[in-house]
Amino acid sequence: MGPDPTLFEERHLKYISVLGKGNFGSVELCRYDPLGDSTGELVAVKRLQHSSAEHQHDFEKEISILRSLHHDFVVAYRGVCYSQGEEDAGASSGQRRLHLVMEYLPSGCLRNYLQKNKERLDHKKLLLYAWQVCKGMDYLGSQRYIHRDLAARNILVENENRVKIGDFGLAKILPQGKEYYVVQEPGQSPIFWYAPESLSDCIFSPESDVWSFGVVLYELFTYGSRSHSPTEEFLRLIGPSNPPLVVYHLFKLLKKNKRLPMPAGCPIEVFVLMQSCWSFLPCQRPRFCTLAPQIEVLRDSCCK
Ligand SMILES: C[C@H](Nc1nc(-c2c[nH]c3ncc(Cl)cc23)ncc1F)C(=O)NCC(F)(F)F
Repeated sequence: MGPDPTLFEERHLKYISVLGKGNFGSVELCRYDPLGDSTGELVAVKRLQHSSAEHQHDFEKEISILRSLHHDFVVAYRGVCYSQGEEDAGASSGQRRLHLVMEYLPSGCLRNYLQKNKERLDHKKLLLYAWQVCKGMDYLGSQRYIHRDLAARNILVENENRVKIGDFGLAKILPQGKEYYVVQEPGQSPIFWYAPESLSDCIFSPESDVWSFGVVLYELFTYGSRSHSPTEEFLRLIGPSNPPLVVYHLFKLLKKNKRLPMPAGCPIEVFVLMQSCWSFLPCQRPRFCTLAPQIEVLRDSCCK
């Protein structure tokens, strides 16, 4: 029974930089360097910011979800790190802080990658990424997980031929015998990736993940453009309105079958696929297991 490779000792975890801020936590680039000679591996460490008891509980659930996932197109769990932290070392609380250790993907998130590499990413490559996200999401659904925050900012790039789904901070497990999940908090992730039923009734399901996948397809074929982002396009459609009513106006225009426009240069077959993910009724949306082969066909037929 050798040492537990999923247990990282705080004293060997060398902070390098902040990679980004998540829903309640931040993710840092660290080197796990037990030999102290900088030969250790780079890892991504997620720490909770202001950790309330509820956030800690949600974080523990996020960790247990990620620990249970093993797939080529899902960011890999590496382990956990318990830190005593100097601030509470002496404190009688003695409560240990828990940190999530994940693999580090040096090419960063898909949204930025698309912006930076627009010139050398052809449609075949975009459809490869789309297919991989589909396969990863089909696997997630097979484990009865709902991601709830599928967006290009939450997909990581391993290399130019491989992407992985990340950020399980909002993921939920479908209770046995239930096909959807109702959340209490309206959710803080941008509403422009949300299905209508999520906007109106906080209902999330594999079908609402498919809606978000359609928006990821849109992001792929706009190469992560800021000026034509889902947020910008929907705000253009909604017109000037004060913040609290945006959700209402967004739902209203989705009800009237208004959708994101076809990205410039996007093959019509891809736009048709995007639109099928945006069927108002969840039951009319394709499933990830049927989307993947459809994307393969498009990949083989599109030359560019
Ligand atoms: C809050 C964190 N944000 C960021 N992370 C990284 C990153 C690069 N390389 C990485 N390798 C492993 C991880 Cl977990 C993150 C990164 N880059 C920019 C970010 F803004 C995050 O988790 N984002 C969700 C997802 F990981 F899916 F992109």
